[in-house]
Amino acid sequence: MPTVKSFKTNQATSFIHHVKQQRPLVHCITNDVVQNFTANILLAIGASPAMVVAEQEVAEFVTIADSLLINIGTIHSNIATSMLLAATKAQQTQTPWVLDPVAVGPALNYRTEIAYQLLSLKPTVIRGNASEILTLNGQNSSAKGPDGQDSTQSALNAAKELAQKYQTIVAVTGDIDYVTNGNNVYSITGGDIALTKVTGTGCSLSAMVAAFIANSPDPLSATASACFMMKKSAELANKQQGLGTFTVSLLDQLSLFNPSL
Ligand SMILES: Nc1ncnc2c1ncn2[C@@H]1O[C@H](COP(=O)(O)OP(=O)(O)O)[C@@H](O)[C@H]1O
Ligand SMILES: Cc1ncsc1CCOP(=O)(O)O
Ligand SMILES: [Mg+2]
Repeated sequence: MPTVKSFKTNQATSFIHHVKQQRPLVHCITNDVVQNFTANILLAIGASPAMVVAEQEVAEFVTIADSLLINIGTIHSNIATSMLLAATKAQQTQTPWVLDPVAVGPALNYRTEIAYQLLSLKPTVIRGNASEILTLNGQNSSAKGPDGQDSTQSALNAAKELAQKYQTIVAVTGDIDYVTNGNNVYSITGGDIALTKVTGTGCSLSAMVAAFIANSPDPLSATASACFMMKKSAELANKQQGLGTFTVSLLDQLSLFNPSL
């Protein structure tokens, strides 16, 4: 049984600098709710976002991108075709890519089926909340839409099994984030409950993971570093003035983030 190791600030530092130095081009096929927020979060951490979605151009764009994000939040049949084309190309070109399986679970069978098809195309990382990870591992979950209803502790075994089954990295996020490749497990504590009251924080974290794993020799630590940066930035963000200010302040804190402080 792998032990859980707490992921420390000094482990995240080089990965945070790496994103700023490399300015990775992150190809995003994400949902309609979070397009603008995701692009701004990627810019704030020093990455370069590109929302390229047409089925006629996704495969070609994967060949020039440094990484790919696929998020099924507002999936429909046209965009599903684009997602499958992009992920197929990413597998061929060994472009690292992240799957965010938004809201897979009971009563949402179409997206759950597409998520399984995407899984067979070998994502480098799956980032989801506990309910989504339990569902992908074939277990019961309390999911009702995009917000997770289960604790990450209850999904830790599912995360490890999923990582082993698909030879991937799983980041299951919530009160405590766990990041595992099936052998090693990192935990990241902290953050703030306000992160769950603003739409798109999980989706944007998945985009950050895509930026962090671009050209990275250690995608496990890169993924944990992205989770660390989001939690710590939320701790630093202004929560006194309401959720609007918090959202802007989160962007501020991500853009000003200095892991050495
Ligand atoms: N109860 C909580 N306390 C602190 N941080 C949280 C809590 N729940 C989620 N987060 C943080 O919110 C961000 C989004 O995660 P999550 O809510 O799990 O994603 P999703 O939006 O996909 O459900 C992550 O950085 C996670 O660590
Ligand atoms: C509300 C909503 N509905 C479909 S996708 C989406 C955004 C979910 O964003 P997040 O999972 O990051 O909270
Ligand atoms: Mg959420």
